[in-house]
Amino acid sequence: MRFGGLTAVGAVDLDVYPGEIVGLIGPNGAGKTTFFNCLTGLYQPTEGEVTFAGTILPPRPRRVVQAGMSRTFQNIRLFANMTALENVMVGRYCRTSSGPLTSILRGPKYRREEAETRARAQELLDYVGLGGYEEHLARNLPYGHQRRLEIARALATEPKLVLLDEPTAGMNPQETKEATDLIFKIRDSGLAVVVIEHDMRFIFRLCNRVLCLVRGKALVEGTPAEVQSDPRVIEAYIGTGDDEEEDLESVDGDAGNGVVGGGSREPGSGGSTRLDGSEGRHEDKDGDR
Ligand SMILES: Nc1ncnc2c1ncn2[C@@H]1O[C@H](COP(=O)(O)OP(=O)(O)OP(=O)(O)O)[C@@H](O)[C@H]1O
Repeated sequence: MRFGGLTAVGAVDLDVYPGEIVGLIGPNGAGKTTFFNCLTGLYQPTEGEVTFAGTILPPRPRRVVQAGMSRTFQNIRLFANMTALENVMVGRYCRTSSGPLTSILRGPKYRREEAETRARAQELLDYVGLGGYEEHLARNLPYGHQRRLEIARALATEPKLVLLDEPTAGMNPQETKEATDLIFKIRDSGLAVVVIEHDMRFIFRLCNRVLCLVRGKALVEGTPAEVQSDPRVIEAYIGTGDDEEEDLESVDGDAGNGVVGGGSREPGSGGSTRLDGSEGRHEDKDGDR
């Protein structure tokens, strides 16, 4: 995927299997979100194609979702003025067959499908721990709940593969723990999961394998332990400098907040690696640039 002279993502091969969580890491601007945007049809790759489960996918989000890939966004994208239940129901409509005419006429088929959609949406809200919030407007939910609601909506599409873009950004430690438990639960249900995160402690605790991207290329892929101790990964994040030893503690997840990097990022700055997951405020780059 090129933007002018910049190759944001080169050839990246990523294998992920049912019941597995793969982490996608890399410094700011490495191409992680662009990779998700290419996979999910928000960007049309300038070269190459996306193959999923043996099928070439057209760059059409609806077709991608129907093929079994769904995602959440770095910047939460809920329907703010719809209830939690309605937000999840929307995710389910890619699996229903009622067309515009049946919807207007509200015949028996429409009513049956609508009741099933509602029941499944309720199940999913319970599944992600939002039972009791179904009638709350999405915009009134606490931040951590909104992130979980996005996951419920992604699950409503009946995916085989779920892509989570910084699912714990902006969360406090308790919310991060709940998110971790939820992602484990999703994995244990047999889905494949790919997670982008800057919080290294979270990623190394969560993932079976980790792929580190740098400048759009796969730098290292391996188990969390292999990636964590790979000098190329450490260098990609922090470079080599006088303060290297101090920074290495962060890569090991032993220091402070257990994340890699130096300096938090202000919206639109797009520059330094974020220091922790508490910022969670990014320029909107989920395909809207
Ligand atoms: N729509 C776009 N137009 C121009 N350049 C873009 C566009 N989207 C991404 N880029 C550029 O592509 C590169 C990869 O960006 P991307 O957002 O994918 O990185 P990232 O690894 O997700 O970063 P972060 O960790 O900050 O979220 C960056 O240099 C970015 O500025």
